[in-house]
Amino acid sequence: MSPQEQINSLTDKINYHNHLYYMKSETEISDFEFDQLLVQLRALEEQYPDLVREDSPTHRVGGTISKEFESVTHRFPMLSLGNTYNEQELLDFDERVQKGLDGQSYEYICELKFDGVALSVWYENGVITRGVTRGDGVRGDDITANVKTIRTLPLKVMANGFPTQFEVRGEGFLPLASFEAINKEREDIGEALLANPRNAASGTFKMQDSSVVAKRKLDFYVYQFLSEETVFDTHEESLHWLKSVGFNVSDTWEKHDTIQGVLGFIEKWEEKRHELPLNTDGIVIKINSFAQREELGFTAKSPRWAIAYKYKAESATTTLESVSYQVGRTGNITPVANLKPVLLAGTVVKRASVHNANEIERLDLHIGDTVFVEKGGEIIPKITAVDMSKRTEALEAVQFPHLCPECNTELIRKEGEANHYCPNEKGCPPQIKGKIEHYIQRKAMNIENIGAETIDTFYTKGLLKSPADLYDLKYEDIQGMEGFKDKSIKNILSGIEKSKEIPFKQVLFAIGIRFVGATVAEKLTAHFLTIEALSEATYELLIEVPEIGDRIAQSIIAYFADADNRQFIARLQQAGLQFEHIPAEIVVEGNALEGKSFVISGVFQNFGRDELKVKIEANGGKVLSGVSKKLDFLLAGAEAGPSKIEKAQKLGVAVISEEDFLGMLEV
Ligand SMILES: NC(=O)c1ccc[n+]([C@@H]2O[C@H](COP(=O)([O-])OP(=O)(O)OC[C@H]3O[C@@H](n4cnc5c(N)ncnc54)[C@H](O)[C@@H]3O)[C@@H](O)[C@H]2O)c1
Ligand SMILES: [Zn+2]
Repeated sequence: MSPQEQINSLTDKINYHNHLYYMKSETEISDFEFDQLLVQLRALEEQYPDLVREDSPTHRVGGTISKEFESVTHRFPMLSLGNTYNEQELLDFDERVQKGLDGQSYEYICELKFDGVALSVWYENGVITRGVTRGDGVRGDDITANVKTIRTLPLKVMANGFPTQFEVRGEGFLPLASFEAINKEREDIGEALLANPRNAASGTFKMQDSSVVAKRKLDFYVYQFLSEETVFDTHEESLHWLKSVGFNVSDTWEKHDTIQGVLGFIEKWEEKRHELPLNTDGIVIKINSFAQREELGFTAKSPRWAIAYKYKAESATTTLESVSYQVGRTGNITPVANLKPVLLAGTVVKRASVHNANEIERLDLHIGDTVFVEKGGEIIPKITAVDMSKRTEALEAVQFPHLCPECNTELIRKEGEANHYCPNEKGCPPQIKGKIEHYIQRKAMNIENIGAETIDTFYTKGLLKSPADLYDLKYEDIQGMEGFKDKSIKNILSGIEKSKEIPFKQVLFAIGIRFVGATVAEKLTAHFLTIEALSEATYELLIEVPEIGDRIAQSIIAYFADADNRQFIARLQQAGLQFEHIPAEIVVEGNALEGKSFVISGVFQNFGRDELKVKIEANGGKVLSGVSKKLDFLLAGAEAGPSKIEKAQKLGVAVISEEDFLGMLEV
């Protein structure tokens, strides 16, 4: 390849991966591979400056703005960071800093490099006004409504002496626990899983419906304060101030006055970072003094006063012993690689995920292969490549099965989907047991004292073939079975009995209609009120409901068209379950809000608006419809009407957040 061809190929490749990463929140190669491509391109461009392409990715920030949101010009450009994977380059960086500062002494602040989405949040007179993505660094997407759903981000800052306009920057992220919970539900209702927390966070921030965003429990670590006026002399001071006025600043940062100290910080966090509630991919080193930052300045793409050190994803080699195929509740088949146990990032790894048949093909897996295993941003390690130098003729290619490993039914693969399915929904054991497990979980029927093992036992004994069978279980059926004493049998039966009180929205989620998650179930029950109305709803009526699109509507219609499903529901009705939406009744909980009046505006994290109204009234408060001088509180969530907030402020009415409100109840 000629240098021009190489430059062309690298430029196109990097632009393609940038587009995937920033616009579609997807990745096909690891960050390390991506960064290596950039290093190669940069080297070539340095050697052949005349051949640099107009659309070269080396001189600008990788993201772009999208059409779905209004775009906003940043007050201060939002840059990228120079990054490195090795210590020598850090020492070089330190040397450049030393030279640039001409013998002055200096300090570094070391922070973790959080793996989420960079966001800029603007405040005016202490009130949050905008949340913007980094975009192309000059302009970003205005995603204010979504940013306001972040519970740890103050909607209003109470402090004296700060500029009327300031900005905070930081990393929006999806905590690992939230990510796992979302994926569990997605798996449960037959949705494709989200690949990793970063992509999930980035996709969530770009959703159109903020009430869905609010349910995902995003979080935000602030790591920068910006304003036209000089307020602080050092980054350190600004971090303390941010923390003191209620911003979520991670406590992991440290100050060091030598590069050796910085290297110690890097070593300290190499393993320990896996204990944090989010993924991190390195550390960021920044000059502490703002005056010195100014002296050092910027390149077109990144500051000269900071650099990121990225940890290389930990990788190991081992042997692929076999591939097994797991059948999920909705019939999806997941290949799992069984490996010769190997130590990776402090834990012994025996299995790795391979996702689907395409992945097996892409990797060209053969049983007995020597494979590279990596623990990246994902929770389960994955096979990244095969060591072809160790491949021998004798090894056999992994064949994706044609038949379900559990029930021998011919597998199907839908047009355009990567996954194979076992269509034997009603006869495939893991699908049947999975449906019952889905049914009893806390978010569904919340039946305690029964777990996967009990379900397995009851299924094997022929006692449980459908969730409806739970309501026919009798003491005598279980009595005498190994491991079930009087007390545990009674607990099981009372747990089942209690489930008859579970509200309709949870029942609808529990029965397991494909693509109907907990949130969708709630919307459906509030809209149709009864199972009869829902089961008779036409396609047109269904897609009228907010959030319900073609796919969900089709799935609901197909579900109720099936005679077995209708019979299943009839049995549950006979058992006395709730199939009607009952507006919450007001039960007095206390008098903490006695004599206080509220107006509710916006979207909330812990409550629907109806639920909030009930909560206020149950605690002695009143809910009014409009803001007036007589009003005590404007309870403002994400997407709260700006005109309402403005009016409240003018009239001296307190504007409070959901968190403030919860605090009032605790008194
Ligand atoms: N795998 C792929 O296909 C692919 C594609 C594009 C980009 N990428 C990866 O994304 C990165 C692209 O660079 P970039 O410009 O988005 O990010 P970067 O690596 O240059 O770092 C800048 C970003 O770091 C983040 N950050 C986290 N913690 C921080 C802290 N404490 N202080 C300051 N910033 C902090 C901010 O979001 C900031 O925007 C590269 O590392 C690359 O590996 C991967
Ligand atoms: Zn099967």
